[in-house]
Amino acid sequence: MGRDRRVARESRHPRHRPRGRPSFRAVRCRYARARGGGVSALLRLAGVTARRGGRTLFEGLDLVLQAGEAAVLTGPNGIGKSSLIRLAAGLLRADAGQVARAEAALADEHLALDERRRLGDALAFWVRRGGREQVAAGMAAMGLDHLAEVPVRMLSTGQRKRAALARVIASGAPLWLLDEPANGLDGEGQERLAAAMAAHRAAGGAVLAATHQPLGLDDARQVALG
Ligand SMILES: Nc1ncnc2c1ncn2[C@@H]1O[C@H](COP(=O)(O)OP(=O)(O)OP(=O)(O)O)[C@@H](O)[C@H]1O
Repeated sequence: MGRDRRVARESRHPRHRPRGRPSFRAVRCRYARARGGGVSALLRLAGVTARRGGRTLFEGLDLVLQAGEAAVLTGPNGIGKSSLIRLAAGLLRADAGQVARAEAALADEHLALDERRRLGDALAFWVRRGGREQVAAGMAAMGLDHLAEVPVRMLSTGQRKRAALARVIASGAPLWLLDEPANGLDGEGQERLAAAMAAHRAAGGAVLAATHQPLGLDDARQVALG
């Protein structure tokens, strides 16, 4: 308890900031960069162009997501949906234009959980705020409570997808970037995903999802590539 308080007090001082952790000023600047016209945006793409394999996927693309908003990316295979998601996540550099985002959590084809750990522990690795409570909330949202002690490597395809989504839910990040989030989910899993996205948006979060399937985001902005 005393130690926790000391860490909290020390971490407010820039000289005591743990290595690798951004300063309060840097975080404030990051949020300020994502702001425009006095309205805060969780994602802002301005005039973004992406080229891959010598081909232009999209050019001059603008997209802004404010708190509570969602956008659904659609289009044929290979058109650039995943590339746009990766670009929004900061994993791919835009060839032109600007990208600004709040803290984001990404779920794509990579599970990003340690296969050797139990699911609850593997999820806890990613959760900075709220600890085990957040992990439990993420698992409950995706109906995984009964699997907390099961090693990640033993999960089925659909359970792995649910686990990736539980990681996003537990992360506490305001911006969710979801690439084919319904792939491998059964009907109940899809309903849970829809409910989680609705709750996230109601709490001031935003969602950018690429999909070939309906996600229950009927009021979302539709961004059709191609
Ligand atoms: N690492 C890479 N290097 C070069 N080209 C790539 C790379 N990754 C993807 N591409 C190409 O970029 C294009 C867009 O791929 P992307 O995965 O963004 O499409 P997508 O719309 O998500 O497709 P799908 O619906 O099949 O998931 C494709 O032509 C693909 O071959």
